[in-house]
Amino acid sequence: MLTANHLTKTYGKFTALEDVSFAAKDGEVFGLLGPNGAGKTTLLRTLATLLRPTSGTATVGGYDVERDPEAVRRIIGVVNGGMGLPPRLTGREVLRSFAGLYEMTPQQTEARIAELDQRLELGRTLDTKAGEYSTGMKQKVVIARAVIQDPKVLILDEAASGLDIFARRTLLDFVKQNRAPERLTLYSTHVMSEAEEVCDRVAILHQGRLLTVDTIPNILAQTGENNLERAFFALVKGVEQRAV
Ligand SMILES: Nc1ncnc2c1ncn2[C@@H]1O[C@H](COP(=O)(O)OP(=O)(O)OP(=O)(O)O)[C@@H](O)[C@H]1O
Repeated sequence: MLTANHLTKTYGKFTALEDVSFAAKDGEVFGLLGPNGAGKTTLLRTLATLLRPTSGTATVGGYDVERDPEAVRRIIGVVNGGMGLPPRLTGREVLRSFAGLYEMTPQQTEARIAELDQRLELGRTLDTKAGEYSTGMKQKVVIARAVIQDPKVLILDEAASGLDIFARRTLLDFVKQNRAPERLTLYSTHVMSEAEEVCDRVAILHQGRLLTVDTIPNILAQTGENNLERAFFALVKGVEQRAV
């Protein structure tokens, strides 16, 4: 379970998130959609304890992100654009060192690496140094690292960006297979087809405000459109026209 309660984040005079409230449930793949600059990254970084809200509160797995950030960090896995890998380490070494942080035994670690090798098709990335990775190889290891301890809450910020169609397919299949009653995935994207494929419910953010939170069929019914991209345009245009 994850909640945002009247979350607001300002950068100086600029309001990046304004009074955002929603709840995502265990078992869901919950999508966060919005155009560039909508506030998706700000929201996900706040939930991941990487940014402090200006006002409002948020909880992840029942823990308050400000009062109990360590507990939140123990149960989340995060993929966001700014994550680097140590160039001299191989994928396997990166995964082992992360598993160590979660106090996984060597046996648990090797079994999990073998499982992720299969599910994310890591292949030769495991024994190649990160400094020699292509974008896709890097992103796969970043994702594997985020899920090494099988986190209860997985936060993916534009995780498919930069991936070719093969790697993207692997990622989307992984997200779907990772769905389980005790796990929650937060999936931010601006690619509507990805959201249509993997998300149970989506929140649409625009200029820091939440326009709607619902299942995709309900959003289509609400807007009278037949695909999410058109529904998204209708919602965003509606707000922009009302603002004029
Ligand atoms: N550190 C910062 N200082 C000032 N403004 C910021 C800062 N970080 C983000 N912003 C602004 O806040 C707004 C929301 O940014 P954010 O990165 O959360 O959006 P986003 O929905 O993730 O967009 P994108 O899809 O382009 O990554 C943008 O207008 C951005 O310029």
